[in-house]
Amino acid sequence: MSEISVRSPSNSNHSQYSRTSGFAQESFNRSSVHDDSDDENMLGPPKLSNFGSALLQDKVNELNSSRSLDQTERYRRHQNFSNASHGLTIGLVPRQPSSNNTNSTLGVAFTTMNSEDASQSTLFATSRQNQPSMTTLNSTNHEQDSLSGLKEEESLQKVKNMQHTFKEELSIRHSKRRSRRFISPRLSILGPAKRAYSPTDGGNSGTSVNESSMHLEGNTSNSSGISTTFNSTCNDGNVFYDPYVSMPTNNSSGNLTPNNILRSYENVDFGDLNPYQYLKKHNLPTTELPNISKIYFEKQKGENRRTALRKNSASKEVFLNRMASNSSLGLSGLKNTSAVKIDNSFGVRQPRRKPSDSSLSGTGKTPSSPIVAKQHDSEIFKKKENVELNKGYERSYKHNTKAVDYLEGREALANIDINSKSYEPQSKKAKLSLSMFKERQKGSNDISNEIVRHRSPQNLSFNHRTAPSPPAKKRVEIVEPHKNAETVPLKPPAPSGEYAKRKPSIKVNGTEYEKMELLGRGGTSKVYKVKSIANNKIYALKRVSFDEFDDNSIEGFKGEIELLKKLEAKPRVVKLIDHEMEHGVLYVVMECGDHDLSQILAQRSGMPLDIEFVRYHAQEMLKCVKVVHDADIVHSDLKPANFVFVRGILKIIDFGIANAVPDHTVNIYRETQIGTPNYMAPEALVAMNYSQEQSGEQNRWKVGKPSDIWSCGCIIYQMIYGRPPYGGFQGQNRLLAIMNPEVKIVFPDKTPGGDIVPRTALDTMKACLMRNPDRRWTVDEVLNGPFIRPVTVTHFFIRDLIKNAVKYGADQKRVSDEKVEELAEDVWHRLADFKL
Ligand SMILES: Nc1ncnc2c1ncn2[C@@H]1O[C@H](COP(=O)(O)OP(=O)(O)OP(=O)(O)O)[C@@H](O)[C@H]1O
Repeated sequence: MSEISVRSPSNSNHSQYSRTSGFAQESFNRSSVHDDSDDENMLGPPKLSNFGSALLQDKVNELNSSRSLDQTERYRRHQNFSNASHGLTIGLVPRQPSSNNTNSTLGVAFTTMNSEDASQSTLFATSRQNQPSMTTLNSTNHEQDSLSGLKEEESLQKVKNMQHTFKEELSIRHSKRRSRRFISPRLSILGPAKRAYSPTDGGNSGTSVNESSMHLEGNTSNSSGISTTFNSTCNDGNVFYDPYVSMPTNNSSGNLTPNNILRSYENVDFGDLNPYQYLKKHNLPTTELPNISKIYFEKQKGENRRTALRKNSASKEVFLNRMASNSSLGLSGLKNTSAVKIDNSFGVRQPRRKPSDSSLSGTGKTPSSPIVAKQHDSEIFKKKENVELNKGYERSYKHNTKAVDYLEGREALANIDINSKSYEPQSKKAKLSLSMFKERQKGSNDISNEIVRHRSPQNLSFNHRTAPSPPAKKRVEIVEPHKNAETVPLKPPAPSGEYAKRKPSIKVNGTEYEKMELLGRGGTSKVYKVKSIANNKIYALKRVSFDEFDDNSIEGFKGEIELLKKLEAKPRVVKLIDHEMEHGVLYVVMECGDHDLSQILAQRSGMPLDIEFVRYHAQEMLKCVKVVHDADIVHSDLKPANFVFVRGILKIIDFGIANAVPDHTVNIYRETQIGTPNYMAPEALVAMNYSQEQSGEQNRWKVGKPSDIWSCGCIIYQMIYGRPPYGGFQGQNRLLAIMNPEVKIVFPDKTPGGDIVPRTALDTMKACLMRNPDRRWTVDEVLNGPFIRPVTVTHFFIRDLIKNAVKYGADQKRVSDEKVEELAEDVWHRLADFKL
């Protein structure tokens, strides 16, 4: 709005100088007809130019109303004289100087006294103490000044006075400019500030003064005799306004120090007025605006603090109420604080001191005892002055904010009754946190109580809006186990009774089977150990997933079920309990085996040969096969895993690829390659025969009872030598070796471990692993073979045999070889009675 130009006396621009002075003159001339309506229409405080006009207006008013005509004339002459003055000029030059500018413009040229050429000084400012507001001094023409008629001493005194006046004026203008920065934007945009009405404004007088009673009207006069009417606000009365010095003065002291001036305004009630409106309403000069603005913003700051404090107090109360409502969960200790410790800074908790530190009592320091602290604080609180109270609230607010934030932050732990003797944190960190929490909780309760006490009607009355409720927060419930274990268990209810033992179950035809464990997996199935809910018996439940739209699969499973049903009464076949087939899933419930033969063999892997073990398990196996074969069924996939011991009896399972052998046939033919390569008979692997391929038929696989015997021979071989006959071959080579007649199976006399393999065992294996299926022993032959059923002779048998042979030889002169063979055969037959 203005610029400051500094010109040296020698280079001073006279035209500019004159123009500047001319503005001042113009302003001065126009000020007499200044219309107040300009200011009335202003939303904010006057701009710099308006301040200038206001100053001039004040001066004119003053001069018109209370000064003599010659004073005015002298003023004009001073002004005119200043137009021709020289010297260092500090000019507040208007940005757009124009004589037609309707707004009053401050054209001020401050010229200081030049030490060398201090002939003239143009001074334009408000002055005080009977000094003209504008004075031109020219020492060289001192004698010619018709108005002054003053002596030189008086002139010097005047200069001194004016210098003093200028200093104050500059100070006022400075503060005015600062206050304008705050007032202007707010007023122009937001309008007058809205404040909560607080009659006492935080004062400690304890008196609520109504606005109507606060306007004191009076007449006063300053030393110059200027009288004015004013409306002012005070609690004490007797605050006078001296318009000439533009400052209120306290009648009692009369000292016009800045502090006194500001203090005189401290009790001013602005109501809904902003400083400028207040100024206009009470017809105060605009020069008071900085002072009033300063007080206004001080009050606003205090009001904002108190509003924030009230909000905080309200949320604190809500918090305490909430905690009180949780007292059933052990929160009583949070609300009821036995000892209230307050220090002399109104809620600011001092560092803890030892209780024994009694030397602090009565020394103005923080009392250590809570009781002493109460009394101490009460006394101090009564003595506090208004400003100090505001400061105290400010500090209390800050501290209380921290405390409440902390408490709210720890609200999750609120349900832990930390006052309970039984509650003991485990870790050091937890103990430390707990102690800190208790301390802070105690401190915040102190603050809360102090705030409530401060807000009591005896101390202070607030007229404020209801604080909004704090946002609802999630409450985390942590229940002390040993206190509330009966009512609020920490864990979900422990399963009890049958419910506790219940596991996932499967229903087959309405009967519920509870899964216990997984027994094994097959190519397309899983077999579970299950328990019938109905009778608590253990079963094996085989679950097979298949393509329900694949007829072959469906037929295959149906065939398996049929075979199981057919062999249902056979002790060597796993017993079928129930079955259900629907939606691509087949459930087969059967009796449960303990171990399958593969598990048993694996368990004995690497152990020395135990031929009796081999014999026994071979016999068991063959007995199972015999049952199947006797039923004219070819299993086609015999392997150790398909024999399970059920309560000590080896039983055959898995008839998935088994087929009943049609009557009058020896073999069955499959469309696909099936079975386990290690145990598959050559005939099951080799293309049925070349002729059939030639005939254009697809590969078909011939399997029959001898194939099962081959498989049994492989299993016996594995039990003796530790691996199947072609187990030394890997992958496709194994299949090729099996199919290749040139690759002969080796039957060592000893096991890899060096154990002798009985001849009967060797013979039996050879009989089972004949490449030609037609030459293989049947299951009965194997079962009745020397290995499975060896001959056991006694000592008497041998003695009788020897005795009879000697007697026969004594009677015969010559015994032919044929006769010997006949006798041997006879004996051999007799030995049959000695088979195991
Ligand atoms: N009744 C049962 N009792 C105990 N275990 C069983 C029973 N039935 C099957 N098992 C176990 O489950 C495994 C797989 O069973 P099974 O041979 O019937 O499945 P699969 O699908 O026919 O297998 P693959 O198709 O390979 O022949 C067996 O090796 C065995 O260990």
